[in-house]
Amino acid sequence: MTKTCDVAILGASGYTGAELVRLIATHPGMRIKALTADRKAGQSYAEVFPHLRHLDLPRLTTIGELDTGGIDLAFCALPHATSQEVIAGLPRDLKVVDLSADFRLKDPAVYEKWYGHPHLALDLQAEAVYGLTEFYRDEIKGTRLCAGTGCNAATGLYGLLPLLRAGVIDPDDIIIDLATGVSGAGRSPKEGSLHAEVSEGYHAYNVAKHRHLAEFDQEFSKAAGRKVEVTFVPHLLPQNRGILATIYVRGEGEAVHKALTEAYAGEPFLVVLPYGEAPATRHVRGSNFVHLGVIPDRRPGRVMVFSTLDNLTKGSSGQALQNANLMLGLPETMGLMAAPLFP
Ligand SMILES: NC(=O)C1=CN([C@@H]2O[C@H](COP(=O)(O)OP(=O)(O)OC[C@H]3O[C@@H](n4cnc5c(N)ncnc54)[C@H](OP(=O)(O)O)[C@@H]3O)[C@@H](O)[C@H]2O)C=CC1
Ligand SMILES: CC(=O)N[C@@H](CCC(=O)OP(=O)(O)O)C(=O)O
Repeated sequence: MTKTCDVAILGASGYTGAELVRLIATHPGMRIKALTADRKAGQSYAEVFPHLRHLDLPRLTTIGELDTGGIDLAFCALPHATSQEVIAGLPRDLKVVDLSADFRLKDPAVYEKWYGHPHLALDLQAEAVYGLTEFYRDEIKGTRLCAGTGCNAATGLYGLLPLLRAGVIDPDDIIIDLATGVSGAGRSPKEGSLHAEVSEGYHAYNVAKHRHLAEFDQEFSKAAGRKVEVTFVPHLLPQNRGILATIYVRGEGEAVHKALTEAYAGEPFLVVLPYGEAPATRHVRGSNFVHLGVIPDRRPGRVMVFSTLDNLTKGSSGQALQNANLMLGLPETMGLMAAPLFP
């Protein structure tokens, strides 16, 4: 019989928090015991997310009111900087899956450079395991604190890590051109997320200075065994969910396709399309799947690699649940095998 683990979701009134609630609602091994919010504390969950009104859920409280007694694991879906303060105040024996950027970067100086302030919980930062499940599975099983990846970062990493490990591409000539849906910016009001700022348009943002460059530097350099720096241009796509990265590399198409296929053989959520096919965000929407494609350029020696995932599932909450399953000794895919929502 499956054991039942009690979980809390901190930041449950945000987009990733709601996605965690949606996924855990049908998870056979987890029960939601506490939900927290900031501005929305005190409200019922149905008031904040009417699409989940059929569920019997605890009312949203402040983090100060949270009782961690009996909780097996806490998901922290809070803004970065807030997250490290909150996690530092939680009991040290409580398992935590953090979705923010606070515990992803191993070098405190790199964190300070990209986030503009010193890290406030260096001991926790040192103990955290990077949450790209397929590459850190064994460490995640044994950790108390798992750091969820950036959603853009995960999309690029899935496309490139096996290629750098296998040595089938030139590490000095990588361009990641990526488009992301607006829910990646969260539910908290921001001018840049307004309908009039996003719809009927398409624009690049944070060009050559996006924070996920730090995650790319860390993970690509580790995979290649030497310093790797990539060009990364994110764009805002006028749709709610989904990220698609088109990655330009130098290599031989069939060798690149073989390296991806071999690396992800047996992986439940990573799907490598037949050689010559490109994936689409609409084919992974609402699911924990990643679709990857490889197409050779007409100019010999150049290849395009495509990677797509849903930022709210495999890019954050689905990944968090997959990692929580591992940390709690539950089957890794539990609660995550639902098919994508199409059309
Ligand atoms: N959206 C995405 O696709 C992804 C997000 N992430 C990361 O996950 C985390 C959550 O993201 P997302 O759900 O999009 O964000 P949202 O802005 O949608 O939600 C933020 C949540 O944090 C709460 N909160 C904000 N400030 C405080 C505070 N000072 N004290 C306590 N609670 C607070 C909010 O409460 P209230 O609503 O009541 O104000 C809300 O519940 C972020 O770190 C984000 O960078 C990572 C990968 C992908
Ligand atoms: C559309 C949009 O704004 N997306 C966010 C990515 C969300 C994410 O992964 O954020 P964290 O690294 O903060 O956790 C961005 O590009 O900054």
